[in-house]
Amino acid sequence: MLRYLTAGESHGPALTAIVEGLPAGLPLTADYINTQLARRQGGYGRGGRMKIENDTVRLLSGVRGGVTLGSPVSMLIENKDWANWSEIMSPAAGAKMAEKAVSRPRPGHADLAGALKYRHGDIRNVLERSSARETAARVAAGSLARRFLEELGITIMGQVLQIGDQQASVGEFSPAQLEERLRGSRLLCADSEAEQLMVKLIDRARTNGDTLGGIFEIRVFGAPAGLGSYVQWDRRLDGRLAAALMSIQAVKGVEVGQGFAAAARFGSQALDEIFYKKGRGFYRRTNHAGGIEGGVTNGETLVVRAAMKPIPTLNQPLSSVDLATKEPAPASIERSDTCAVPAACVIGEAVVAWELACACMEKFGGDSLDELKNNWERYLSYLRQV
Ligand SMILES: Cc1cc2nc3c(=O)[nH]c(=O)nc-3n(C[C@H](O)[C@H](O)[C@H](O)COP(=O)(O)O)c2cc1C
Ligand SMILES: C=C(O[C@@H]1CC(C(=O)O)=C[C@@H](OP(=O)(O)O)[C@H]1O)C(=O)O
Repeated sequence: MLRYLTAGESHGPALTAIVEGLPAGLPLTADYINTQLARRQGGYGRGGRMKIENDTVRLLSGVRGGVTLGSPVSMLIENKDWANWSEIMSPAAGAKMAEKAVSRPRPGHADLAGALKYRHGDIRNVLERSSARETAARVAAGSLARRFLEELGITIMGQVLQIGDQQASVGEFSPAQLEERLRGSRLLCADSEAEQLMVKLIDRARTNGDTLGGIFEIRVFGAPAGLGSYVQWDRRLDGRLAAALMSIQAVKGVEVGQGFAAAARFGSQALDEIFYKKGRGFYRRTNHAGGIEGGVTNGETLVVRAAMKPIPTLNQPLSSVDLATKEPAPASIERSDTCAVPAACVIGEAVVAWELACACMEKFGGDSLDELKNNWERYLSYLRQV
């Protein structure tokens, strides 16, 4: 079983992740993980924090000589901003803590619900962990999954489809074409004309003390038919992907394939007819299902989309109530992003990679990469023969 946990506060000394269950013998370097961490830090619309951080991982265990050992991989990403927060974030009591307490919950953040649940008077005790800073550790864990999937020829690409109400036009691209189109893009948007309008919209939001959300899409190329299962609710891959994407901070909607649009179509416009060719096996000419039927991959490209709501911290704050005085007060203002959809897209790639890697480990097993690859090859040749 593949599993991971993350720990760390946004302005604490570091974030950590422990990943267990990867096969031994997987080639892995810190540089590989760092490339993904740098992608997560990018995107137009980010706030001042990304100028401070330069996320890099320290591999503390589970990797030796450039390959995984089969033992837990633990990783550490330092928060450079910790230097500015060490007194306020100290594990020991400090005089400044009460003085700097946050007491005006921001609508849309975890502030109020978290303070009520854990009986915190200082909202900092909530926001430090509810912050999407945690996703740096998730992307590190997802990078290991991505590296593992690469060994099987499975690749994952995300792109931004919409910022606010500004849409990009999307085509059917091969992984190489998509990569080429996204290279150099500020917003991970494959459509440069739309990207310029998105940038303008983000500027407008920032000027108005406002924020934006949007939609991103993740595609998985090269996944064979047969990952996930229909036999039990919690083994359905569509459900697992939806949960993983929905768990990203500020994601409020997830679609697989046609998603919500399918509800308005006739069956003949929403389902994918089945064809067969010797040597190629079973295939479809359309992919409305987004590569999953019955919670199981069907061999077509996997397509999932997620909708992100606008960032909750507004520089023109909404109304709130002070936790201590119960008097009306504007919500607190923390340093903040204006729009973080491209970052969420990279995080989306990571969590999708993770779920795919789990499904592959469940189907093909193996304590070493060689053992797993033998099982994988046998299954693929079976698929080619049926
Ligand atoms: C990459 C990323 C960056 C984010 N940056 C901010 C931010 O700077 N300020 C903020 O208030 N919320 C930010 N958010 C959103 C909040 O973390 C999120 O809305 C909050 O945790 C409440 O959770 P919920 O929206 O899922 O209900 C960000 C989310 C992501 C994915
Ligand atoms: C630190 C990250 O994102 C943070 C997510 C976030 C939030 O409330 O979710 C609030 C901001 O934190 P700060 O106030 O420290 O600038 C973002 O910068 C990151 O993505 O690495």
